[in-house]
Amino acid sequence: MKNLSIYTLPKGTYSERATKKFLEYIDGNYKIDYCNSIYDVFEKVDNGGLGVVPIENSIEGSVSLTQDLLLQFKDIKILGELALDIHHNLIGYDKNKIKTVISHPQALAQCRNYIKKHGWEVKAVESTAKAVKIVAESKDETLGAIGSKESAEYYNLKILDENIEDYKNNRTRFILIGRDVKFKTLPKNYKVSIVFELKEDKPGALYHILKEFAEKNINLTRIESRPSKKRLGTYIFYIDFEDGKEKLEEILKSLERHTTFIILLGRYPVFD
Ligand SMILES: O=C(O)C(=O)C[C@]1(C(=O)O)C=C[C@@H](O)C=C1
Repeated sequence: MKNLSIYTLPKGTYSERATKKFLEYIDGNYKIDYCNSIYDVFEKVDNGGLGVVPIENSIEGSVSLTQDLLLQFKDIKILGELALDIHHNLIGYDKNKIKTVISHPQALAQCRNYIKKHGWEVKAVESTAKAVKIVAESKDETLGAIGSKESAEYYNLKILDENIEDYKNNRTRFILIGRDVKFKTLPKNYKVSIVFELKEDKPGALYHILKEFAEKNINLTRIESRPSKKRLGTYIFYIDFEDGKEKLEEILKSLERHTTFIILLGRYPVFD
């Protein structure tokens, strides 16, 4: 049987770790294919296969690029979700010689206090693994990278410091994206993600949406606004909620009255 592709960020990234975890639950033969950026993952998945990308971190909040791309790539849906503990490492040659640390912007932000304490310069790149690769290839002792244990092993560099994230409870949620998937086992919990624009900019407009959820006794797990990109001060809203007894079509219908558009980003299982 032909191997299908599951696309994610480069070898050694936390996204690769999440992909391996997803593969434990997915039915079928998938081969991991690596992409340089979240945008590339969406582009590949648009032509078929599956993808795994980060969507939210417990310290830094949403990965806004993922949010925007879910809206842009209309045929790509969220098919599953899982969260991982993220423990960052300082990777390189000699901690005392470091002047600049390189990493993904989310990882740099999650270690902001640690970096500040050492007075290092920072440089952002597309992924934590790319940062480690740059440090390995440059052989420059004044550079350090922030990344996973796997990436240090893969590029044969030393771990100079462990658990350097500023907050202990550092977790990132990853989503499985694509058009369709079959799982071997299904968990108990399901979630729904939607995005919409309010019909009118008037007092209580968002309240009417929230009221529909409150009256139906549906638990929201996330609400977030992003610029609509049409005009300054206009927003679209992303809402995640627990999937319960209520019929999804009925929920969406009740919200339609208050929105100019509403898109279902996915109804999907949440794995541990
Ligand atoms: O660069 C990586 O290792 C990634 O998988 C990306 C990413 C992110 O964008 O949030 C994933 C988990 C961590 O929060 C830091 C970086």
